[in-house]
Amino acid sequence: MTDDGMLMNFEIGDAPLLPKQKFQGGRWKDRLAAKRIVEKRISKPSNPSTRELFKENRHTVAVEDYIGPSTESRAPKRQRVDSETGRNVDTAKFISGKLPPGSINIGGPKRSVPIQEETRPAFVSGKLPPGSIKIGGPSRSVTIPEETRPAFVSGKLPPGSIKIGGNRSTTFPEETRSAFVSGKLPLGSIESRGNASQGFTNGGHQTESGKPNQIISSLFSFNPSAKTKFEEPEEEVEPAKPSNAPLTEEMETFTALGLSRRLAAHLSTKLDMKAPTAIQKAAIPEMIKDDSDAFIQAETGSGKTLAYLLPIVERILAMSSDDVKVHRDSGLFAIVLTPTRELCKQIASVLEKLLRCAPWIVGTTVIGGESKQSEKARLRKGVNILIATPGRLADHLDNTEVLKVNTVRWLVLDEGDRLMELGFEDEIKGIVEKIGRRPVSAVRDRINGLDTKALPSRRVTILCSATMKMNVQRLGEISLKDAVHIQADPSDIEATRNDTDGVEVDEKAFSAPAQLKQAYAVVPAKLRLVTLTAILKRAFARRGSVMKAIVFISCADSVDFHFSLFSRPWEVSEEDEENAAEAPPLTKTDLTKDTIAHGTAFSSKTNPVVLCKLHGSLAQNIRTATLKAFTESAEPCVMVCTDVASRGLDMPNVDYVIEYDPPFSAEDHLHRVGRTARAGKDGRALIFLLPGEEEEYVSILASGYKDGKKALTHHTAEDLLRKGFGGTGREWEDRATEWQLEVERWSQDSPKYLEMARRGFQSHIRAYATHVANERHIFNMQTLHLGHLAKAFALRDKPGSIKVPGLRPAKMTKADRSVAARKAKRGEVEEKAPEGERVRKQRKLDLDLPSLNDSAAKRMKQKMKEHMAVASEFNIG
Ligand SMILES: Nc1ncnc2c1ncn2[C@@H]1O[C@H](COP(=O)(O)OP(=O)(O)OP(=O)(O)O)[C@@H](O)[C@H]1O
Repeated sequence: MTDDGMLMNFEIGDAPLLPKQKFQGGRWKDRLAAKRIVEKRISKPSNPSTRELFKENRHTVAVEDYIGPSTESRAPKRQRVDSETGRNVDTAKFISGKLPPGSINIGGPKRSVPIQEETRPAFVSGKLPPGSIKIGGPSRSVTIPEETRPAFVSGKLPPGSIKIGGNRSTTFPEETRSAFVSGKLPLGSIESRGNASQGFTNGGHQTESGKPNQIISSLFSFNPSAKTKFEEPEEEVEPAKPSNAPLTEEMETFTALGLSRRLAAHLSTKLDMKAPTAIQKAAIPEMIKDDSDAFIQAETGSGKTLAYLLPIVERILAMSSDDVKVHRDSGLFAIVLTPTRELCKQIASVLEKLLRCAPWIVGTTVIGGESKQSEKARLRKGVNILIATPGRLADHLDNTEVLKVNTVRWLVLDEGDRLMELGFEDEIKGIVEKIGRRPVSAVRDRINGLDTKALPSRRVTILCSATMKMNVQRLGEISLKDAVHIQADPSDIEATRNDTDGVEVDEKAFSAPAQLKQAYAVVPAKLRLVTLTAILKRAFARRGSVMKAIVFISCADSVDFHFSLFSRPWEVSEEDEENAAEAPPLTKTDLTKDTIAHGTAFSSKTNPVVLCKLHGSLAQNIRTATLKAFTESAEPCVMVCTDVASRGLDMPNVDYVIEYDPPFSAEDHLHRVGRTARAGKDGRALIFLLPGEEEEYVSILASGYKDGKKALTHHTAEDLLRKGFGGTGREWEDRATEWQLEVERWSQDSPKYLEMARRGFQSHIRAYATHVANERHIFNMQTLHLGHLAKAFALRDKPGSIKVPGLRPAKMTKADRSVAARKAKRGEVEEKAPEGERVRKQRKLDLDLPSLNDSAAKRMKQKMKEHMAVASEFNIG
């Protein structure tokens, strides 16, 4: 990394510069020697014309050239030597951190300088006024008093100044110091672009006095820029027609697919479903007539749930005759397994609505986190269709005698690939073995007087997902036999899209709904948090433009942090205080008191937005209540969540999905964005990518999109910040900076929030290490700039010094401690206390992911180690 912020340039005007001589190759010692010889020649040029030229340019030479590695005109340094120590006085001060009165550290870990009002235009325009010098990056400058200029040029320091960095020095008024410490600017200074209210930071870094480990880096400096030149769509792309909408009644009806009039009429009158979707059209007849195992695969939001539930209910209904009806004691006929508890409840709710036309058929759930006793009681009463999470079902199969599975004819593995991904393979194997495949003769038996001919002649397994990861193959091996692959007929999709002009329908296996508008934003790490805030501000600025948005975040700790940050108390200005009573009340219950709040960071009292959080570490009843509140909210609402909400959930009116942290695999991306643009509705999705390697992800996005790159929109952080923070000119920069500093102070001022931020940061990095192997070159831990990333967690810590309490060794007992002390006394190496099982479990939960595998953990450790050891922007000086 370059010496961030240590480059200072004089405005050089139009005068010609001396040619720069570069020294490359060979040993560094040789290069240095060669450089010195050239320097000597230049400082005492033998050729008079060169001498003249040098003289001319003496005050206009770029300091970068002047002090940089290929210096042409380095003036002799004044050596101020301490008579006692023999050390250079300024260096000693610099190292000791003891500053003379009236000065302030700059150039080392503690650097700052006040900015005069007249410098502001220079910041904004990038054009420097006469008498100023550029510091840091291309966009930062500071006016140096005329008398300081010779010191810069000659390296001779005026009295009262201190040396910084190399040959650079300046003096600072005393009042700046307090401004620096308090964060409040003295009159006459302006907020620099990098660090509003903290004074200008040389190089974008400064340390708060008295808090030696804190670094306040500037938001808008040293951000890497995108390496790809993204092509913008030349003209407005015509919005694509929906690809997952229901068919029209003229095209198809439920009765034509083989459903009874009772069921079809119920769908039409009570559920407002007049015609099937394309996947329902393909799956229903197949599952009614045929007893093959099947893999149902179709886009998100295309109605897969009903595609398998309808034929099951139809066939169970068909067992009844005029004399005998199926009832809850007739036996368990179908089991549906789902990876998450939320999805389980959702499917149960769809089933419950469906069964209102046949209330004698009973469905129920067994779900991890719920009361086993009440589940047992329901099972005892009898159930025909059971929706379950695998762990809890396996538990009941082992321990609940009343649960009989000999009549089971369907085993549906909804989101089968996710089931495998979450490591449910053993449970599924056990369940499949227990259910067994009934021989045909047994199936032909009559159950409680019912004719079982309507049921499949053997146990059928149905796999269902929008995507098929490699692990589904393994799942197929465990559970499927001669399965058929059921997909929507492309001509049906074409017909729903009503494309008369012969638009080609992509037959690619996995793709996002065609009408979904996808965008990507290349946002440098430091700007991530402010950019997300800007996007949410903008999205909810006009009431009604966005109703519900979901923000996907990689891990539970980070969700907690962002939820707290976005719901800080409203800042009450004088005006607000008057109408504080108008702040709308939130409907919260005991369960949702910590998971629902106002999104104060991106809404106002007059136009409030509700904020919810959801992740796997929350208690099940809290998860359920929060999801219900989000789903049913009539107010604009944002949910920050982990992937626990990415699969299968059908939440009405979600019109915006933001992938703040990129998904762990391309399949996960399709599921996440699939929470919007469902059943033919419109939707928007935006993914955050870091400049650099992550830009490559754009081609993966394009490959999952029907119209390829053409319809993908590219945003820059600047675009989004300008729109979100508003103002005239570059006012958005100041506003964003101010907001960032405010949240940094918020986290610094409270041990609780500081710990939250640190946990979020650390878990985020751990999660980053778990991207699938074939995408790891894109999400590369080695290129992740942890320092910049810390800023997006409102942290001022050096990344290496961030300790996460969750990773601490378990508490030692008194006895442990005395054993350890005895060992230490004997000179034996003290063993680290073992990490508690509880902590480990908690971590697994926190990530909503399986435990980090060895290589992921190794990659993360390596990265942290590097950051603690390698010179980075955090240990300059
Ligand atoms: N025939 C239909 N007519 C109208 N709406 C329908 C029809 N079938 C399903 N829907 C609606 O479509 C939405 C999506 O259905 P569903 O949740 O089954 O999709 P999915 O394909 O399982 O999606 P995912 O892959 O995300 O789980 C639901 O709101 C559902 O009510």
